[in-house]
Amino acid sequence: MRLDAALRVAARGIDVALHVRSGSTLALLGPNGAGKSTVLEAIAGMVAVEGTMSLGERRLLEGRHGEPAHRRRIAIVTQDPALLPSLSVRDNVGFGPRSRGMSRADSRAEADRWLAAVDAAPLASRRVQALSGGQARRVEIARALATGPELLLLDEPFSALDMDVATAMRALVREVLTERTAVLATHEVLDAHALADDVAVLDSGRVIEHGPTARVLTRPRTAYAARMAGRSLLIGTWRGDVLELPDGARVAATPHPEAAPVDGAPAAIAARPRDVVLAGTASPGAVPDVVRAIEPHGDGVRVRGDRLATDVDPEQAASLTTGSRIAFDLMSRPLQAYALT
Ligand SMILES: Nc1ncnc2c1ncn2[C@@H]1O[C@H](COP(=O)(O)OP(=O)(O)OP(=O)(O)O)[C@@H](O)[C@H]1O
Repeated sequence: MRLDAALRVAARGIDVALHVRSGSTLALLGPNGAGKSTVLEAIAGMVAVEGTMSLGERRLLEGRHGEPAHRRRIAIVTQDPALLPSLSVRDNVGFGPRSRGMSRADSRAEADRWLAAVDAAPLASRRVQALSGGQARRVEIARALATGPELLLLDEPFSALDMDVATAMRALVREVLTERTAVLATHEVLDAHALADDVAVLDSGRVIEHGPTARVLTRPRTAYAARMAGRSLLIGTWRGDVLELPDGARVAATPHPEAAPVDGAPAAIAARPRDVVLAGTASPGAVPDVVRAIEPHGDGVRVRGDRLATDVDPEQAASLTTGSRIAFDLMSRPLQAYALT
């Protein structure tokens, strides 16, 4: 079921247009406070919102008039537990089917079916207070699916879970999202890559880029989206086989096969830290930069400049301070330049 939404939540500075193709997953990717949860709440009908929204043929929002949340056929799994503590796990999951008029016996059977689908069948008789964080998340997903939603909204489904539990949950969510129309809010680029067909990059309540995940995350058009994708963006003019930066620095590159840059037109390279090495400031073809941050990263140190970033050994980082003039070299790997037009 296709979703088209143009939503404004003025009180929280949100103004977005989103599109989710039928049967696909859109990742809403942004840092804390970008507005991901608010956008999901607006789609679900949980906050006052203005705009337009259609799910398939159904108009769910027109101006300030929205269909009540319980009639939208949209299920949301939020970061806050929504299970009713007075009911067993089975009755929590059966609650949706029962409110749709199913008999008690049928709704319990339906609950068991969905609990089995999320590998939580043995939890059916438990009280919800007795669930671990990971178990509760599974039950929440079963509860959401049991309502038979046309659109599923997942808000940071892997947050606050131990690493092993999060890994198992990622596998489950991947299965759940197959062929389903869904929006997944996340601040992890990995989740967007692994789980979403399309991505909308959100910054301060605005969509900065919206498109196929692989395109947006490997060929970003804005420095912001590049940063969310773990890359640095170099923008310049394509000169046959080099990208010429505004200060005249020239970076050798090959044309991207799907988005080859045109001679004399704007083009970009999105470099990952591992594509980049530190070079002597006098090296030919090196990109001059200034150190802006030196941060521990894994077992090494990430050095960030205004333009690029790379990872170095701690010994190499010891000689650097913020503000030092450095140069980065991208020539050790042939990077691809892509058209920005
Ligand atoms: N209940 C609320 N009442 C008023 N403002 C809120 C409320 N919840 C969030 N906001 C504000 O709305 C903006 C977007 O917050 P939101 O929680 O949607 O972002 P987010 O991207 O989901 O971040 P996080 O991952 O930290 O939840 C922020 O400025 C936030 O302070």
